[in-house]
Amino acid sequence: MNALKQLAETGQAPWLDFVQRHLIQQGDLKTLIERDGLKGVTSNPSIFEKAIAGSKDYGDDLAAFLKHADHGPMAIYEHLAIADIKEAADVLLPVFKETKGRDGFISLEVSPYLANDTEATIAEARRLWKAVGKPNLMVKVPATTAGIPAIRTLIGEGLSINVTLLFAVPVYEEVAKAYIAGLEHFAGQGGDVSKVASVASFFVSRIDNVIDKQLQAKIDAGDTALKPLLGKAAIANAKVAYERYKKLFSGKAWDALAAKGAHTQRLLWASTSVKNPTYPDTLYVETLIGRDTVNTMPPATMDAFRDHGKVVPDAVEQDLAGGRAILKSLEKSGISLEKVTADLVVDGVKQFADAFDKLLGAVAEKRAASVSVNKATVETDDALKSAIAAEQKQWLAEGKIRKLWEGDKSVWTGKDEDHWLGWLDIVRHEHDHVGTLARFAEAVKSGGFAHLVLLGMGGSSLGPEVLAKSFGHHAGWPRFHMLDSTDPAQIRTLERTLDLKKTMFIVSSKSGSTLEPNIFLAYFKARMIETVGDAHWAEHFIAVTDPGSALEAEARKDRFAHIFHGVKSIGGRYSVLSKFGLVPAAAMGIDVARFLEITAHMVTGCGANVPVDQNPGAELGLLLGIAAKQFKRDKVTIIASPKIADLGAWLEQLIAESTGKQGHGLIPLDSEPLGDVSVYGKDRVFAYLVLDGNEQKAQSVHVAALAKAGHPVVRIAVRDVAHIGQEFFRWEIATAVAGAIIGINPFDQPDVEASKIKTRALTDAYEKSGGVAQNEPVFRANGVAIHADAKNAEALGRHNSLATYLAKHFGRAHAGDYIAILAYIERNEAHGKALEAIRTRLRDARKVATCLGFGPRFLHSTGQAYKGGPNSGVFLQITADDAHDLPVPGHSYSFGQVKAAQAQGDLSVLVERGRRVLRVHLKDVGTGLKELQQAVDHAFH
Ligand SMILES: O=P(O)(O)OC[C@H]1O[C@](O)(CO)[C@@H](O)[C@@H]1O
Ligand SMILES: O=C[C@H](O)[C@H](O)COP(=O)(O)O
Repeated sequence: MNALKQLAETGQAPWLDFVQRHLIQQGDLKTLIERDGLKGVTSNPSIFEKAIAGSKDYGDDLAAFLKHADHGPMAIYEHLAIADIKEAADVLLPVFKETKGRDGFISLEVSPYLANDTEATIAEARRLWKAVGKPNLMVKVPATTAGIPAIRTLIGEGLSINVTLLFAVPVYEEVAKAYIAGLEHFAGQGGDVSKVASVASFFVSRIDNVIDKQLQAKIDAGDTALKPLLGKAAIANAKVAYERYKKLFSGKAWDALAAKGAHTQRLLWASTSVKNPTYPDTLYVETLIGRDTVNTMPPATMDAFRDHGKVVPDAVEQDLAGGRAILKSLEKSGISLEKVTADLVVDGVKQFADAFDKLLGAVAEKRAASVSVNKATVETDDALKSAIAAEQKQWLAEGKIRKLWEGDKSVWTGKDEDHWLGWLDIVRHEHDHVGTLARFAEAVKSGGFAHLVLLGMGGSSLGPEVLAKSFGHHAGWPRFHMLDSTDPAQIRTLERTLDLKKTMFIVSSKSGSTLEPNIFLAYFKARMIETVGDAHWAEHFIAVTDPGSALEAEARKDRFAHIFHGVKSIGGRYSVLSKFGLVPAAAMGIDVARFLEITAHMVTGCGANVPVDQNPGAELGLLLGIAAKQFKRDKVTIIASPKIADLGAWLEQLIAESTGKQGHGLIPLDSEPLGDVSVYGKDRVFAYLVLDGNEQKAQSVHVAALAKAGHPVVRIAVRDVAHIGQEFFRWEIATAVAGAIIGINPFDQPDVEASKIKTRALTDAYEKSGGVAQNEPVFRANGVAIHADAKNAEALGRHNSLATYLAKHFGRAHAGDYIAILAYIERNEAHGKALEAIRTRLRDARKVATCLGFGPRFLHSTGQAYKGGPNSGVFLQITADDAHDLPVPGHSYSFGQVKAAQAQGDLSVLVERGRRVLRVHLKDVGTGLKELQQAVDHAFH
């Protein structure tokens, strides 16, 4: 009989400290039971990490599991692990039956992430117990401070528990008492205690591993008398534990339970492979043989013991006095067993958590390879790479992605960020309720509408605009238009393209109190009443707004055709995957269900249990945050394939409004023309979004050159337009993560509010007195007037040409700065081209990043960062006389006056914040822009 098999005669049960699918499926486990008398199996996160990440055993099952539905790495791991546990439980069942429930167990550990959370541990243990559903399962719970009360509760419910990460005798006593208390509770509830089993996994080799190092340091320092203590502490500690076991499970209280059929909670020697290769490989088996114990051995230890182990019955009880003397000598030498064992618990949780991270990371990688997600690749220099790696480590160690998903505001500033995380779950939620949108879409289609006009600002309009431009017009569905400007010409241009009888308006405002959509509504309501009459106008209006808003009340009162609700815990720039994006999407004929399904892959990929280095959103966020914070690369330059180019405008708002505050933040740059590599400073990160089938060679060549020149480049391959939802979510997570690194609250917009207040004061003044005083220009010529506040005027000096003013003004932009052109004029192709030419000229001349925003649109987007972000912007505000103004029904002010007030409010706040800003006012926008262009050319020839 081999040594392993002989253990049975000593009263010790050998268990296997290892699980892997082939071991179960190829019959090896069965052989171990039959040939060697194996009585049980243990697993832990490290074991599953080796099995799943380190073998090919699981590939087919994983693929099959993902075939019908996508799952996150935790669900995949559990699916794979639970299948193994169930199968192993079946193989061990005969042992369980034979030993009347004393042996024949397989253990599955609760997530190490929960080790310091009693309630979560209890819930997880219950869940696993149910999911495995086998009588011979033991759920492993760590003997941490939080774990011990969980153990009591779970035993009290009749679950069989393997207590893990036990190192210290006093803690072991607490555990044994928790077991007894749990049994008493269970018996008190009428439970059959004979069905409850438990082992206390007392770790051995890890103790020697630490103590030997401390001893060796002292020996090296000259205390050679300590030499005989090497390799002795763990066994001595275990012997004392065994002595306690015998005492704890005897006496009246225990006898009463035993009379009801209760089993003692056996000590299970764990961590029994030698970590010091100079020790005999069977050391922690031979010395710890004892009645009523278990020894769980990894395969190599088991093979060694089978091969050459010596069976010494009751070895664990031999020379107990010697063991105590060893522990005493250790204390005397200044080594604290109490401290070592306490540290080992913390380290043990960390080791298992690290293994779990690795395991989930490996599973996430395998998952990503088999689902349809946009892939991203990053090129950076080594310094940035290693700074990102260091930050990743920290995020991993602190479980920050899990914390983010749990809504832990300490990830950010601890203010109220937890109130703004509704976007994390919105895709699943909307997908579950997609039927409402499908019915709505049918109603729109059958209504025969030719035009769909969205009235809204910032987050309420930029997302729908991306969807409309990227997906294109769907035949048979209304054509999408968007109004986010108070410029009278812009409103007229839009109105001219509409056939109001066949137009549906979506008034979109979360707050329902934003000035622009309200006055757009007033205007088109009046037009619609003129067109279809008082009784029918509201049939042409839909409202998307947060519950309880003033807009909702108005829409109800007026009986709008549809009213959809947003989610209060989702801010505007994070709202595209809620009704704010989906209602317009459905109305323009996009297959919303499919869009959400595709997007959900990214949500899953960025999930709570996807470690940061496999998590596409977190990875991007770390890059953006670290590049800005540590390397001053805070300009995020967005380059995108033409068909998805509009993503840039949405990204601008997300990034700028979220991060640009308190003097920090990222400055996004959308649609900046490509330039020679030499014009880019070291303050940039480039994000290149390439749509499959729409790749532009010039863009790719350009980006390759930028990467070659050492700029950080993120390339994101968007598989098709339906995959842009994935980018919405990736960037939302990335922005939240970058915000955490930068150290701001990514969910507020304090500086936008500031200019709104100033604007309101001005529009109120218009209402009251019909106008507001204008400052005198510092210069005027050829229909162009320059306005500057005192401080900027003084900084620029007095000059006699527009070109010199511009040269002086933009001459203030240096490396690391950016130039932003803020144009309160109609956003159309001609104006866009003129401004683009000016922007490019300035970029090339000053070699700084450039932005272009049309007002008031950008106020609800990048405006936050311009006013609240780093003071590195040099601004040119452009205003113009309106050739034809438009009245706002119900108000004494006009659209032109609102726009002027918005420009003035914006300017005042920029000035107040000490920004370098100049305003040029054009008498006629067309000729004025030409004049401006010439002046810039002249200034920087
Ligand atoms: O949807 P609302 O409430 O009209 O707001 C529109 C936009 O205005 C802002 O609140 C700030 O200007 C944005 O964050 C938002 O997207
Ligand atoms: O239950 C088993 C334990 O998790 C295992 O024995 C730990 O062993 P190690 O210290 O070799 O990792």
